[in-house]
Amino acid sequence: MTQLWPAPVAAGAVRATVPVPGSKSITNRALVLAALADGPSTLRAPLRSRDTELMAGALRSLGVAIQDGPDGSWQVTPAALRGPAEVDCGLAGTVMRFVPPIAALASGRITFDGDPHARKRPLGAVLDALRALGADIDGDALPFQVNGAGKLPGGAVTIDASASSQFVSGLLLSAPRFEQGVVVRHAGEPVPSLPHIEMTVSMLRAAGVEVDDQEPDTWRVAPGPIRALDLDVEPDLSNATPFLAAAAATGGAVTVPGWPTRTTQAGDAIRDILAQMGAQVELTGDGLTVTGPAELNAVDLDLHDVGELTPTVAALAALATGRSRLRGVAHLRGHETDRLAALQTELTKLGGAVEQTEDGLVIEPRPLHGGNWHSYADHRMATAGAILGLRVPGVLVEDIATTGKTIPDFPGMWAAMLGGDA
Ligand SMILES: O=C(O)C1=C[C@@H](OP(=O)(O)O)[C@@H](O)[C@H](O)C1
Ligand SMILES: C=C(OP(=O)(O)O)C(=O)O
Repeated sequence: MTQLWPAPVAAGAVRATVPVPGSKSITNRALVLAALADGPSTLRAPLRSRDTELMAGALRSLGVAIQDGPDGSWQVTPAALRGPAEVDCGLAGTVMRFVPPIAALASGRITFDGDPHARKRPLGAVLDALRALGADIDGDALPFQVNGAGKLPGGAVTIDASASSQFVSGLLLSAPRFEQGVVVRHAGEPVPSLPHIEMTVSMLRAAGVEVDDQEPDTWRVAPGPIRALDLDVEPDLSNATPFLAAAAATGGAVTVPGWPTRTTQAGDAIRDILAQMGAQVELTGDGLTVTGPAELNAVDLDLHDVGELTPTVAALAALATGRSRLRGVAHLRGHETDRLAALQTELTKLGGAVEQTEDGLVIEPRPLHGGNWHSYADHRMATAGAILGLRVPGVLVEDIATTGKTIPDFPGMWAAMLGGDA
C-alpha cells in the first residue's frame, strides 16, 4: 500500500518565508524552444522536478544535449533531431502535447507512452492536427508512434482546443521550424487556460519569432529561426499557492520571495482570489506576502483561465464561512485525474458537502474530520490535502511523493514552513 503522510496540523498562525522553485510551464517551454534554437541556451533556476526531467529526457532522446551548469542552470545545445527514440511522458501534459510536433520534425521512429492515467488524458486532437500539417502518426492516444520525416510542411489547421490550451501551445512552440510555419484556428467551446497560450506567444516573441494573435482564436507563427535563450526562470506561482493558502487558512503570514511584478503565469491570479477570500495581499520588492483573515470569505469564481488553481481554492473554500461556487472548469476532468470528481469524493469523505456541477463545484463548509485523502497521482490533490490538514487533525495524504511532479521536495518545504519563523 502507498504510504500515508500525516498532514501536519498548524500549531497556530503560520508565519514563514518560502522560496519556491522555478515555473514548470516556463521551464518546459524554454526547454522546447532551446532544443529548436539556432545556438546553445542557458536556463537559470529551471524547475527540476518529474515533469521537467521528463521533458529534458524526451529532448535528450532526440539528440539534444542538456547539461547541468555549476549553478543549477541547464545548458541546452541543439542538434539534428533523430530517432529511433522512446519518449516517456509520465503524467505530464506538457510532454505529451509539446513533444509530438518536435518528433514530427525529427527523422526516424519515435514512440510515446506514459503513466496509466496519461493514456486517458485528451490528446487525439493534437495528433490529428499534426497529421493535417503533414506528419505520419500511428495512434490517437498514448501509446502512439510518430514516423518522423526530418521536416514538416506545416500550414493552416483547425483544432478543437476546448479540452486543453496545451493543444495550441504545443503546435505554436515548434511552428517556426515547420516549412510554412502555422496558422492554428480553434473551433469549439472556449479554450481554457488562455494565459498559458499568452505565455507561449510571449516566449516565442522573446526568441525573435513572429507571432500574430490579433484575431480571436487564431494564432499565426511565421517560419524562421528561434534565437537561443538566456533566461532566468520565474518561481512557479501555481506551486506557490498551497504555501500562501497556509497563511490564508491559519490567519498567518507567508512571503514568497521573487514574485514577479509582471508575468504571464496564470498563478498570479491567486493574489486576487485570496484578496476576495479576505486575505491581505501585498506585492513588494521582497516578494508577495499574504496575511490571512480571522475567517475566510466564501467566493463565487470563474476559474476557466486558471484551472490549475482549483484544488488550492477548493481546499480553502471548504474552510470558509459560507457556500462557494467554482465555475468554468469542466476541462479539469481531463487533468492529472478527474479533479472535480476527486475533490468532491475526498472532501465528502472528510465530512464536507460538495456538489459537482456541469462545469465546476459548489462547496458548503462543514466541520471536517480526519481520514485518508487520496491523491489519484495528482500533485495538486496531494497539496490540497496538506492545506486541509493544517486545520483538520488526522488528515492522512496518500502518495505525497506525487507532488514531485512539479515540486522536488514538497514535504520538506512544508515542514520548513511550519517549523520556522521567517
Ligand atoms: O501549458 C501549460 O504549461 C499548462 C496549461 C494548462 O493546461 P490546460 O489548458 O490543459 O488546463 C495548465 O492547467 C497546466 O498546468 C499547464
Ligand atoms: C494540469 C496540470 O498539469 P499538466 O501540465 O500535466 O497538464 C497541472 O499542473 O495542474
